Amino acid sequence: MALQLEHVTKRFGAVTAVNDVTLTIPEGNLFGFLGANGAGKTTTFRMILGLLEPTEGTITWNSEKIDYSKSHLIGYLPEERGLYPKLKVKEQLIYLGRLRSLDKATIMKEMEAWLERFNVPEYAEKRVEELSKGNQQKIQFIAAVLHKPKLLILDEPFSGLDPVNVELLKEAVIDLKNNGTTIVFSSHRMEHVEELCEHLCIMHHGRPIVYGSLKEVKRSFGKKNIIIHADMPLDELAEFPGVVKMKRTAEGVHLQIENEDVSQKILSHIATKGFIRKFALEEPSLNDIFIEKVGAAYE
Ligand SMILES: Nc1ncnc2c1ncn2[C@@H]1O[C@H](COP(=O)(O)OP(=O)(O)OP(=O)(O)O)[C@@H](O)[C@H]1O
Repeated sequence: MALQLEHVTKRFGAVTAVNDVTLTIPEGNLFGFLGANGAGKTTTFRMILGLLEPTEGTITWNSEKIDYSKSHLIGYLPEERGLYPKLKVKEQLIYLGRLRSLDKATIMKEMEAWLERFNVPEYAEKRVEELSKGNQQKIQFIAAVLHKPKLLILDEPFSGLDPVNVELLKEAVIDLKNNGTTIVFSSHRMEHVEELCEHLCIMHHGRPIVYGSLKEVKRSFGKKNIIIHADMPLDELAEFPGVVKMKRTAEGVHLQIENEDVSQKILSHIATKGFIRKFALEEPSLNDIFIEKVGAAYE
């Protein structure tokens, strides 16, 4: 039971937007797509949604071609947000819900529950154009999930939201996942993927250059980080064997090291030189992995 992409390629004339992508997204998974602008995320989503035909390759859901006439299967929050500005939120959601074959009573019930959850019950009677961008986004998210889709595709769901709304949306996404929804989302923000996803891929020039479970991706990267806060000069550690990178911080240094063994050597080396307030060995962050793999600073 899974969403499967096999050797999927999409070309627009001379541009190869998606290049021979093979991915499996298990049912019930929360899967993150990372990638710089133009990496091919939205194009991949549009192919999954049936809005674009792959130039080559196949996309299946539970081993069958996706039947797009079953409109209840998929929910989609597009990157280009778009609601009808003049319509009231209620009218909008009724219209979109009817397109998904929901009856009005069900739509109203779901709508009220979601507006309540997002702390905006009064929005039902407001016209979309009266709402801020972030609040419109919440309405569009509701439109994407009103019919309880099995597969939910969210293109940059957190962009443009303030921190409080990011948290509200994250919780909603986690609840949907816990109820069995398969969720695929893209983000430019590493920490969102790091926090939410069990599996991820990093797209680069149309190809997944990193793909797997978050744990495995971090483990196989090999390098680790050390955070040191200490009352002593630490600059010399930049030259210490096994240290890949060093960044000075207000209280000490952050080091990237080749592997775990280096940390013990550094600790022994500095132990007699002064007072160490903090010495912590940490997993690499997705940002570290992204920067190395994509070869460019990102945020
Ligand atoms: N309809 C189209 N016609 C021609 N080229 C396209 C079309 N759609 C996408 N592309 C190109 O395909 C590549 C991938 O674009 P895509 O929108 O999938 O990237 P993305 O990873 O979603 O980027 P972003 O983070 O900026 O949304 C880009 O080079 C883009 O210019």
